[in-house]
Amino acid sequence: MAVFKPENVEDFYEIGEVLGSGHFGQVRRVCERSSGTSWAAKFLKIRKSACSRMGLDRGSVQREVDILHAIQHPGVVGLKDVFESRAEVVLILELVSGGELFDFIAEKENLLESEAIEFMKQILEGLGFMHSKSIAHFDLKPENIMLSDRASPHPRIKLIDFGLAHLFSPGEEFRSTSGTPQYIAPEVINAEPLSTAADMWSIGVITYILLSGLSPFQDHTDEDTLKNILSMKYEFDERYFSMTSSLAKDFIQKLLVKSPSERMTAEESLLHPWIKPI
Ligand SMILES: Cc1ccc2c(c1)c1c3c(c(C)cc1n2CCCN)C(=O)NC3=O
Repeated sequence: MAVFKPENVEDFYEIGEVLGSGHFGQVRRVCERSSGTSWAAKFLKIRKSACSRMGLDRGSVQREVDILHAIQHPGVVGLKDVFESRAEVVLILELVSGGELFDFIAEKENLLESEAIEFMKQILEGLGFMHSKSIAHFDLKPENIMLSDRASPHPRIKLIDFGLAHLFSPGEEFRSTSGTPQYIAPEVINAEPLSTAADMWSIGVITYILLSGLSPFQDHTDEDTLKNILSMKYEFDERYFSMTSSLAKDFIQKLLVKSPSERMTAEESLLHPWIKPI
């Protein structure tokens, strides 16, 4: 296990406002004292003992750090530094100041299909790079798709939050039932062996929402949402999809495929005519 910097993070960074919080801990804006540069600091509570239920297992934090170090790509948030105290690990991450993609879209009257394609293409390029290194995100959802600078005429996408990500070893069988119900693939619900194909199912769900504002499988309870996923119960309601191209629907249909091996890969989706016009 690599040892992270034992120094006090506050000796190097002035701690700013909370940007978000989750089961893992908090994300805060920080300012690097030596340069004045702003970063995002993810504060992770570490379990004090193996039988403790509070906090994260240190091995899972090590895996997140190893994965972030392995992925150097403009479409993926960068990791700058890691500090460790007795009960906390702090990741110093690239600040993605444009906030969440879906907040950006919510503020627009409506998203042109050409704009959706541009965002999708960037997401798929970052994901394709990760998948080429046998890394799956396993928690793709709108909250984890951020924008570098919303004021730019062409905002850049950044994928964040690799807390559930996994680096596959050759021939390894990996199962997990973690994730967010609306976006998880059937094989996750069935606790079957997983692959990078599970991310592609999530991309299908995200594309459906990007184009319609509706979530294809969401129901009143998580249990019913999961039932809808397993029964492949979704449709393109004409009231929300009347302006959506057939190519866009075909793209979604080739991702929301129950069998992981028959689903489009990230590379194949970048060659789909909706994304790459002939
Ligand atoms: C401007 C802004 C606002 C909220 C942010 C972030 C940035 C942010 C960031 C990160 C994470 C893991 C969570 C973050 N959150 C929490 C919400 C993420 N869906 C991160 O890794 N870099 C960020 O900028």
